[in-house]
Amino acid sequence: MTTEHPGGFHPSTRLYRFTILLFISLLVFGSYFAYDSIGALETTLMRELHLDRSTIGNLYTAYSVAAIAIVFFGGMLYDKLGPRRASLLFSCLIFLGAVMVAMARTKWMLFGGRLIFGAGSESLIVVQSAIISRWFKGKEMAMAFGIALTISRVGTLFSFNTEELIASYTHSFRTALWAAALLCLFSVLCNLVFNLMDKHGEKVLALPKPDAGDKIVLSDVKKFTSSYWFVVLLCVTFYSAIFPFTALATDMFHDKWGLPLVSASSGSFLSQVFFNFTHMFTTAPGITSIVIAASMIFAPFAGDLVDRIGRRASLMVVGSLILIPAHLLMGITHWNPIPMMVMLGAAFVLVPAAMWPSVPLVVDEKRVGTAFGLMTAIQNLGLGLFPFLNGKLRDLTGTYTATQVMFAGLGIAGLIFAFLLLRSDKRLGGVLEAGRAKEG
Ligand SMILES: C[C@H](NC(=O)[C@@H](N)CCCCN)C(=O)O
Repeated sequence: MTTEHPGGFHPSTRLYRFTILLFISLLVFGSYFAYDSIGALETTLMRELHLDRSTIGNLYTAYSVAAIAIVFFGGMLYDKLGPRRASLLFSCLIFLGAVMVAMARTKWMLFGGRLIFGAGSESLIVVQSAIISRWFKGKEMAMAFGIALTISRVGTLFSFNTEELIASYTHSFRTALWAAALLCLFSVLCNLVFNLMDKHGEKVLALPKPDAGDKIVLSDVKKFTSSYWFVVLLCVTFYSAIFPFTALATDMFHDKWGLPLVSASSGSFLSQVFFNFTHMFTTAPGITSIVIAASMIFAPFAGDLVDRIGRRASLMVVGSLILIPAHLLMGITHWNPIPMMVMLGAAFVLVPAAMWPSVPLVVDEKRVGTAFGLMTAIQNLGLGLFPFLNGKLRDLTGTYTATQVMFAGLGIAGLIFAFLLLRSDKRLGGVLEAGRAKEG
């Protein structure tokens, strides 16, 4: 890359880099919104489409099944097509999947839509990481990842706080699903802007082409250390205790605590959206979104903290520990769930901020692509299995107690992996515990 810094909107300036980061982040905005539209609309979908909770859980499972299969090909496609065309292809798949879900008249079309949506979405998340490192390697990398995560999670936050409202305002759950599809189209348009800016940047700056480090190479797997595998195991258990939980949490808060799906307000649609946001601590989907809101606000700061103090494995121990009482207390008591959701939010800030940037530290640079792709594929085993178990257990037992004990159990497993990681890291030189100074 050139080192001179001409003024104006030149690709070598921070202004250009952070503008393109905005569009790179918006690539997955629609898919984050649509991913959780099923959970946000759970109660309404069950009523209108005569679905049980297992089916709702299975719609998340379908997303992950496709993701596990496609993430491996996604890396190859990225290599063959390059970042621009690959990301555009995955964005179009996401849009197509979301449209199928919105139009679905049968359960099978719903599942078909979620499969296509999942195939595009997880591949795009992996490609998005590669694009960020292409633009930010050796620059504001951790901060760029934090900002991208925050912008993506705005999609989730909006999903939980507007989908039920759209459904009740328009008297149609389908309008809410179409809104999700429209936001996926918005992400396709952002992708076009990214494409233009990236093409221009590549020409002017001679940006690095995708290399072997950006895709999955199966023979690399044997070379990973125990630290990498403990990070992966923690990733599966940790995320399985968060996303599959939020998938059905709205129904839990509605069912167990009797919380409304939208706050009672009148006026224009926008004023109702505003009212819903300002009263999110009183609605079932709003309380579900506390986890996301907390993580969204604090992710960039947490990333910066981790960069400065290190202590990644220790922070993962603390984050995993917090999960256990938070889930257990919601399962076995009728106490106000807000403090427990704030605890989950704290864990959801600490663990991802420490976990994702740990990967490049525990694997060789040329294996980072394999490491991230494999971790995403294995993570989706948990993201596929646990929504199904969550729905099934709730349908079988009639309460969410057993499922909450299951999530606390995942917290315990995560805690064990985090301790094993701490031990393994000590043995391998303490790279994860080191702050900026030691990493050099
Ligand atoms: C960065 C991380 N993303 C993931 O874990 C994805 N594989 C799954 C995202 C599911 C859609 N909300 C995250 O969001 O913390």
